[in-house]
Amino acid sequence: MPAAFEIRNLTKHYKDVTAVDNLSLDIFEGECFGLLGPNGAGKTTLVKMLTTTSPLTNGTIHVMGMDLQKEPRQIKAFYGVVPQGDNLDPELSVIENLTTFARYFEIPGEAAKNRANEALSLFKLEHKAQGKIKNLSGGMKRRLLLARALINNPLIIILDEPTVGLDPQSKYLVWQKLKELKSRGVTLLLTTQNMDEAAVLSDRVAIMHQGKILALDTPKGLVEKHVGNRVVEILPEEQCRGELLAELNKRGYEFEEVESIFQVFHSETDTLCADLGKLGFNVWQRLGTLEDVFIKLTGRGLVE
Ligand SMILES: Nc1ncnc2c1ncn2[C@@H]1O[C@H](COP(=O)(O)OP(=O)(O)OP(=O)(O)O)[C@@H](O)[C@H]1O
Repeated sequence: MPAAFEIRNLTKHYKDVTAVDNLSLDIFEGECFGLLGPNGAGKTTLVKMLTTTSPLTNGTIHVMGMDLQKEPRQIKAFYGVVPQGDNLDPELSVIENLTTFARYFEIPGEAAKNRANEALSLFKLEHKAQGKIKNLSGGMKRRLLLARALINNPLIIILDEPTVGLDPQSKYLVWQKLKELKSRGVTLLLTTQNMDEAAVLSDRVAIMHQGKILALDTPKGLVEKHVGNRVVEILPEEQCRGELLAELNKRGYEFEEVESIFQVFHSETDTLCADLGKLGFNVWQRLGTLEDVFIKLTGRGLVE
């Protein structure tokens, strides 16, 4: 599959901070690629370099085969960008925010109006077209940023935390629209802290930490590899903790204790549950999740 992004040995230093550290990555055309990482992992910095708003310290980025440092203007025409913050123009109405944006892409007036109306209706904002930005709720502003990103019919959409702060209804609307765009062949790159979002939308996910990619695979592949499809959990009585530890160590399973609950990864789950149940332990099993993988790889401590 051809690469939408070819990132090689990419590094970004801010004075003494290395935000992105010699990172190489291919993102394929037509896929939805999810970038996960704790605060400060370097996700926004990576997105800023990809969107040409922050210069690279080292390395190269090719987008649809073009060198980003040589042809930034052409590359920007491929993009729809949904930034983390709200950079809407408060002086303009909702629809004017879109039609003015269309001018950067030299889309003629009538076509711009049509596209703006289409994008507004896609994100259920048509009734606000003439309204002021200051009268929009936070969720509406985010939806407007998404609508604005579609104005140039982009081949690639880059979204930095697209659904943060949205209520569940708006979040599902956004997910549904992103899936529709993907089915039309648009390449999506999203950063998120929302594990469900990453699992639901992404074909592949990279887990980023301290400027590097720690793991990269399909959501299912990451779960299978790092924690197993099912995780066994045990909540032992305090006096039985030692017995449980001995039992788990004897079986050689990988486990972690989280607030008195033992989580066991990559085990023969049915056998383990039955055996521990017979010994009188309070034991159950659940599906392994991307969140388990994330915590396992990036740790429980606050990183910042
Ligand atoms: N303009 C800047 N000047 C100096 N340091 C910066 C700047 N922007 C980011 N950093 C630092 O670079 C590192 C990566 O930050 P970045 O914002 O890229 O992480 P992130 O993964 O997007 O985090 P978050 O999820 O909190 O947005 C952090 O240590 C951050 O403090």
